[in-house]
Amino acid sequence: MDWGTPDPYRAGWIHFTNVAPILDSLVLPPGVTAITGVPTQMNAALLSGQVDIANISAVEFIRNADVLEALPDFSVAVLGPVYSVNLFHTRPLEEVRRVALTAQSAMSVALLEVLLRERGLSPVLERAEGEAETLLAQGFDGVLRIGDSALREWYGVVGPLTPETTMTGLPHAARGITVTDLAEEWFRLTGHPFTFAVWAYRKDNPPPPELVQAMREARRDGIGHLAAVAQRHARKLGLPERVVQHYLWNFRYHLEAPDRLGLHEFAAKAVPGHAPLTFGPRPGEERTRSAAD
Ligand SMILES: C=C(O[C@@H]1C=C(C(=O)O)C=C[C@H]1O)C(=O)O
Repeated sequence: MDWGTPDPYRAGWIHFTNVAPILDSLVLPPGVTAITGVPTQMNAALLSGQVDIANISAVEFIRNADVLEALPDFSVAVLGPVYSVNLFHTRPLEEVRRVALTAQSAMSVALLEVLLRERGLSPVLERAEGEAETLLAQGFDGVLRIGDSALREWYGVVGPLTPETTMTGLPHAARGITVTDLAEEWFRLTGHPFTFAVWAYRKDNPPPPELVQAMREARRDGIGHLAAVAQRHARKLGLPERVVQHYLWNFRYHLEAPDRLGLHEFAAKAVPGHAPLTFGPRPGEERTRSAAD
């Protein structure tokens, strides 16, 4: 055994475009490694111990609040529409009977269940992957999609954006397809932001302060250069820069008081009886553990 080399601290990143302002310019400190994957993969990786920290679906943090803690100042949250957590449907919501769910997402499924329950609706929910329009043509009358592909498919339905239109002025229905934005529905229901992801770790294994510091610096850099981040990702996504820029500046990345309020409200509705949610020390109050411990 080599006593001189400590085990690396392993990060698992959900690297959707919405976390680009935090992750794109992140320089991992020595002794930290990272893998990437979709939300359900990273949720599982954290819970199984394959990684030590991950930006996981907030609902998994809530469900496992007895063993997990979250960074106090990092979130993927929005107040109002998010544009990338979408239910595509061909009938009014009240008449939707069969919904295709993506296996990539834990959060959006839990949110959809809360929103349907609040409206007294109970369509059949089934796992099925593929493009929303293809699934709608195959007999589903609702399709839930998240992340970059959901953003692209949303724009495919409501776009194109002309110089005169703004993101907020865009229609939510076209060609017989309605796009219900789940975060906007949550806002209508509660008046609060919706927190999709937090950066969680096991309580007995907090991240080295150097990693958290590097994440804060990366976020400051990303938000400070949002136009450049948007430009890069617009090319990758095949979407107009204005759309991606609006998509990104709409996020709330600091888990502020309103985002926590939304998180607690969702926790009460989706996981009644959950353990208290705990958060790590605030900036400047870090424990004195170093990457080399
Ligand atoms: C808003 C989004 O947030 C993501 C959605 C998640 C989920 O659905 O489980 C998990 C992490 C978030 O970063 C999105 O990807 O569209």
